Amino acid sequence: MSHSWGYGAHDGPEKWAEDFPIANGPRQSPIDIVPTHAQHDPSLKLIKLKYDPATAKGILNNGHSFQVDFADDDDSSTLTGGPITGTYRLRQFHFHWGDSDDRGSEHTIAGTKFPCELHLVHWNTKYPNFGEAASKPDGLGVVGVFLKIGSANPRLQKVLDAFDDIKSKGKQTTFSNFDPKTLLPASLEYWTYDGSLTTPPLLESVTWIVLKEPISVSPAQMATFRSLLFTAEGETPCCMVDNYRPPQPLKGRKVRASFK
Ligand SMILES: CC[C@H](C)CCC(=O)Nc1ccc(S(N)(=O)=O)cc1
Ligand SMILES: [Zn+2]
Repeated sequence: MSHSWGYGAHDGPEKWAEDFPIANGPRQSPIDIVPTHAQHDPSLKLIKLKYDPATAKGILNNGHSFQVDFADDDDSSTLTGGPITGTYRLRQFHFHWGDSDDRGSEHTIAGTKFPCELHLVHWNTKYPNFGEAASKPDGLGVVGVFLKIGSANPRLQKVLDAFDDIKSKGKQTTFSNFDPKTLLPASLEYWTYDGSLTTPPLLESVTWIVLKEPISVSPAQMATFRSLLFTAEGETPCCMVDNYRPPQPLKGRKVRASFK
């Protein structure tokens, strides 16, 4: 099966159901989060993120986004607490962004789009590995963080400075000694709901934890995101922009809030 999906008119989100029928499933992501419709759940715990910078391994342009990969062969970098039970290991983080500042996030808040969204992807250690976990209803935990236009974010800079080595699809380089905790906002208050991967294979295995407080990104830093390419070296260059899926039907799901 040569799945060649993307974000263009011919291979984008409106076409994904042709190869991935789960695209029309009951727990698809992202969604529009309507704060007034979210129910405060006092039983929700604080999320606990414990990351060891030494687990950072590399940074890769995978042709859809770029991701920073982490060693996940022990519990050095984990997500616990929040709506999940047990221990989830950090696998990678990546971003989604727009061609202009008026769009780019996957989740929206009462219809408001942000220019960028960070996803920290974790897998449930009750399963033997990421691939196995990705096919289970409680297999993955993804923390989503909105980025809003403001002052330059110095914590992002180390990631952006690696872009010269990963401009085109398939390029990767080492990326070490990085603590993703530095990318988080001051408040860890969140909304949570049961959803899916937001790209093919769109597996319905994700407990989403979307932080309420955004972090900042400057226009110049957004321009750097947009300098990456969807295309491989030697192909006609196509800027990596608008790599986001729009919100999907809630289909009766409840969104809970960790805060009043
Ligand atoms: C078994 C292989 C695995 C499914 C394919 C590789 C992978 O990691 N995909 C992935 C991860 C996270 C998201 S998101 N955007 O955070 O929902 C979307 C897709
Ligand atoms: Zn994502």
